[in-house]
Amino acid sequence: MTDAAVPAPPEDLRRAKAAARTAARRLRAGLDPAGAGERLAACFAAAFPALPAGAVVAGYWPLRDEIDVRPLLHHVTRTGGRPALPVMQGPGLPLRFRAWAPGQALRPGPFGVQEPGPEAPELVPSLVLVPLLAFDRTGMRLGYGAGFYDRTLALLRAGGPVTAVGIGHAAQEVPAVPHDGLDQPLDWVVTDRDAIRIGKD
Ligand SMILES: Nc1nc2c(c(=O)[nH]1)N(C=O)[C@@H](CNc1ccc(C(=O)N[C@@H](CCC(=O)O)C(=O)O)cc1)CN2
Ligand SMILES: Nc1ncnc2c1ncn2[C@@H]1O[C@H](COP(=O)(O)OP(=O)(O)OP(=O)(O)O)[C@@H](O)[C@H]1O
Repeated sequence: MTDAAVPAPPEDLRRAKAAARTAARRLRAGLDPAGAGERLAACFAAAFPALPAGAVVAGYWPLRDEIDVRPLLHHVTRTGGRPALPVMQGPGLPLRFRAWAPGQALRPGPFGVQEPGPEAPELVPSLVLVPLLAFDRTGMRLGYGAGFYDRTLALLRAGGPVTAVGIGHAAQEVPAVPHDGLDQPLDWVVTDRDAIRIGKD
């Protein structure tokens, strides 16, 4: 969907999301990150013991208090998958993904996010690791509010099957994330404590 065709969300939803973001940021800032990235990688490995050979897995380079997803990306490389990282194209545009391997240099993009340079091949992921501020058991998530992942997952899903895996600390779970029809649901949430398959409880 192009932005021109999409009505702005109602004011009450925007307020509810903003309040939920403030609370989620505060909570996440108080979490202890020690060992969380390794536990996250172990939970992911248990849920996805065998990725198809060469499967492109879109990760992200952790920012601020986000859980460290790098041990998980190393696991993907070791088991024959192909990690990629997001590259922003501009506000209101979906993300694209470029190949990344452990040790490969990155460069600073908008918001201080580290991104692969244009020399890295562009890849289309079949599994997308999605950063989040908060998630709920129905697979709804709260991001930083720019809509990058919602636009990107909508576009990827229009082209074929994609598995969206929310990534965070177990403590980032909330009873219900405020959402509307533009919010793309997660298929899984993997945390430092467990892997939740949405809709399969
Ligand atoms: N690690 C990581 N990489 C990511 C994301 C993410 O959430 N985490 N993204 C997820 O979309 C995309 C980048 N989008 C981002 C959007 C906003 C901010 C951010 O820091 N926003 C500030 C507000 C800055 C401002 O308005 O000037 C903030 O929320 O405090 C960061 C990344 C792709 N890469
Ligand atoms: N598929 C889409 N096409 C156009 N606009 C969209 C789409 N998905 C979301 N948006 C718009 O993006 C804005 C931000 O959405 P939202 O508040 O859900 O962001 P978020 O999920 O927290 O952020 P992100 O997805 O970047 O992590 C909203 O104005 C929303 O209407």
